[in-house]
Amino acid sequence: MTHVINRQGRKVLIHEMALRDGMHAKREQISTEQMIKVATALDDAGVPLIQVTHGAGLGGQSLQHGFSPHSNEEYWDAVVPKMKQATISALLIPGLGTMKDLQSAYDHGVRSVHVATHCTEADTSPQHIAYARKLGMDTTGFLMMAHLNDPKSLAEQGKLMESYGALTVYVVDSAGYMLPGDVTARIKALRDVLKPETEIGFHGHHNLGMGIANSLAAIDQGATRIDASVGGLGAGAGNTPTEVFVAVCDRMGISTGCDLFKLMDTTQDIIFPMMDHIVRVDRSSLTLGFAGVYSTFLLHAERLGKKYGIPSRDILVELGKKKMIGGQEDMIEDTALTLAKERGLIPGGNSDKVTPLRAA
Ligand SMILES: C[C@H](O)CC(=O)C(=O)O
Ligand SMILES: [Mn+2]
Repeated sequence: MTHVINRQGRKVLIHEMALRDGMHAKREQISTEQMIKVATALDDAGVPLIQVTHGAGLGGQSLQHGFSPHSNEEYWDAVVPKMKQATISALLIPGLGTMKDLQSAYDHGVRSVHVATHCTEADTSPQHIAYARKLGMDTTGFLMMAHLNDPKSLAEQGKLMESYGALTVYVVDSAGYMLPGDVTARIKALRDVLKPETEIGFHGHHNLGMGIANSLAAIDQGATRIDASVGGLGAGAGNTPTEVFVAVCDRMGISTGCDLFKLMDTTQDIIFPMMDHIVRVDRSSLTLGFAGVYSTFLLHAERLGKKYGIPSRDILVELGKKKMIGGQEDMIEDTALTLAKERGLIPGGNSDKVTPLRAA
């Protein structure tokens, strides 16, 4: 007998990622004018939460993660006063972002934060979560690369974040590797152990084309928050596209409070013209999903692939085998260099100025 899931009447809170995860896809190059244009359009479309920061979050400006033309504070000062109903949020990875950064975010009008750790390292987040709560922020624990932890152990990590004060715990499919069954198992495991009042969220990447299906699987297991990105502007093949997700929710009777046609217009008239490359499932982004690689590594692998004459797919496959995670960006170059040496494309040594022996 077929089991029909009734989603009618459910409510889901959409958290917009284009102005944070989308920074990766733009190599951190979004102007304050573009921030204002996108954020005001999303606010007008009824999107309740909009994340605005450097792609790597607070403290992200670095050689490893790239430099944006403006500080987070400049972006918030530009965007926050323009919001009619939306709350502006930020992302903080303990170790990159500090408590001082969090205070500054609050002082500049940010009222919600994703405190993000690798899926086995929740214990790096207690001070940041507690501080965000002390400031009165809507605080989520954000478990990245969640496919690398089994459902039961992931739920234990979520339980830790809850014990530090997180009001919502997120399953984050940073690699866009998960299939709906993987999401179901993880959200269910979390729902089984978290307090009923603790919300659950899902953050997807569309590398296997599963953004919508995975978000629905999460909702079916009790997730009430979904991260999405208008026009799919995000790392890799992008996040769950907001406008597509809202259309699907409208069809299913799931309430998001967002205006579908305004989101379509934002996508077509503002986001698509902003893209430096078409954010979609292609050879490299599909490899991310297939090999389980952190989506943020995409553009680094493409750049280094060109530098060393190695197909970016080969670099990404190696990174997947090594289970590299966020923060290990230096290993992308290391891996490209090793492959280039193995293939006789460069002589031994580790010079930055190597001349390929064979053309790319
Ligand atoms: C810093 C990362 O981009 C966080 C994120 O969005 C993910 O892991 O996915
Ligand atoms: Mn992401």
